[in-house]
This record gives sequence, structure tokens and C-alpha cells, in this order.
Amino acid sequence: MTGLDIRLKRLFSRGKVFVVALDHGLVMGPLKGIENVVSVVKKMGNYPDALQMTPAMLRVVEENFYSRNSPMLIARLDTANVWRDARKYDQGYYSMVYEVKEAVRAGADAVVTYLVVGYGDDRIEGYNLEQLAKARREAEDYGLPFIIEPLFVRKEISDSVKDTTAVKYVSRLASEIGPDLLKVDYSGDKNGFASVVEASFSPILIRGGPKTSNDLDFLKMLRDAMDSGASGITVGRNLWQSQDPNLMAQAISKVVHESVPPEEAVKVIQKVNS
Ligand SMILES: O=C(CO)COP(=O)(O)O
Repeated sequence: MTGLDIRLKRLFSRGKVFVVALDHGLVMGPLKGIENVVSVVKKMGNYPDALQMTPAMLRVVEENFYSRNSPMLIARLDTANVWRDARKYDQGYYSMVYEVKEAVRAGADAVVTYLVVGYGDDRIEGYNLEQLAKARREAEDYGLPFIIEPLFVRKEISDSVKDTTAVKYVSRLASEIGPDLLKVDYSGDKNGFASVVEASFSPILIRGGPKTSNDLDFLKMLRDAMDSGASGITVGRNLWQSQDPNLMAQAISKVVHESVPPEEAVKVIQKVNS
């Protein structure tokens, strides 16, 4: 398992992990902040340990990753209509879009997939599980870390459910499929999230989630999650929809990699903008 170990250890080489997710287009279209893929990638610098993109997107920005110090690359393989307004749909969907070998060809160092639980259609969940089991075996063949992002969804809610019981349930389901890493919603309180970490078998990165009203609230949530046992974060909207994504990346890196308190880390942003 040398290849897998090397890639995982590189991802964790700064102790905790900071990933920027830029793959929302496959689910939600060109959100504000990621319309121009090349420009958003340039703003990240080397603060993140990895960037998460689709293989198609990776090809568009590949020249940013020729340097030895470039962030690693995580390829998104699948999609689902979880974040669309589910109330408008009678039925959700889950689709596997890429094979692991296509991700490898595009330069990926790891792959990520969704586990979507709660649509109310067992055929979708069954298909989703089969696809993940297949992708996990393929990733193992290539020595690539395999990441699962489990989501508990409800038709009447337009994002995933974030209470402890739901998050713990899907995190354990996902753990049983055998991922190297999980990416899960922060369930909202430290004790509850510590119980999510306890019940899961793989290290956990939290998902950033929808944009919070201010940067400090977001950084505090990140600190709480890490105090409860999270190994880091995968963040999208709270980074590239912030006023200055480069400064926000610096602030997040300070919290994740240097354990700087959120109140201090946020000053990086405030100093420049004051
Ligand atoms: O990993 C993520 C999406 O794949 C996290 O994105 P958000 O921070 O925008 O929720």
C-alpha cells in the first residue's frame, strides 16, 4: 500500500488538513466566486494542502500545478441534486460521472464521492452504495486515497441535515464502506461532534457549508470542530465567496496548520481591509 500511504502522508504533512473545494459546478452550476476557474485557483496560493475539482476542471487549470510546492489534487467523481431546491423535485438522483482512471489521468492524488442517504428511494441508495464500493476498489488498485462525503438529505430541506443523530448515522454508514477519509457536516456542538468522531473509523474533515454572515463565526466553527476531533476542513463557499479569498485562505491556514485562535487569525483579513 506504499502509494496510498505516501499520498495520505503528503496530504497530512502539515499535521491537519486544509482542502479548498471548487467542484460545486457539477451540482450547483457556476456559483458566484467560481465562475472564473483560473482566477479562483490562482487566489489560493499554497495555503491549502489540496484543491478539490472535477477532472474536467483540472485540465483547465493544470499549469498551476507544475511546481513541487503546488497543493495536491482531489478529483470529484460523482454528482447528486442534493443542493438544488429539493422541494421542486419529486425524486432525487445520484450519478457516477467519472471513473478513477480518468481522475488519475487528470492528475488526481485522491478521489472523493458522495454517499446520499434519505431521498426515500432505496434504489438510489443501493446504486450509490454499489458505485462507491466499485470506486473504492478502483482507488485501492491505483493507490489513491478514497474520500466519502456522506450527506443526510430530506426532501423538504434544501441542504443536508446537520443534527448530531443524522450526521453520526451517515458517518458510520460511510465508514463501513472503507474510505481513507470522511468529509462530514459539522453537527453544531462540540460534544455532539466528538460522538460523531468516536463512531467513525476514518479521520474526518468537516464540510464548510453555506456562507456564514461573518468570517470570525466561520473560523470559530472550524476551531470547535477541530477541538472535537476533526482532522481539518474542506471549504468552498466560505472561502471563495468571502471578500478576499486569498486572505481568507491565509486565515484558515493559520487556524488549521498553526493552531492560531480564530480571533487572532481573523486579524489577517481585518488589517488589510481596515
Ligand atoms: O467539500 C465541499 C463541497 O464538495 C465543501 O463545500 P462548501 O464549503 O461550500 O460546503
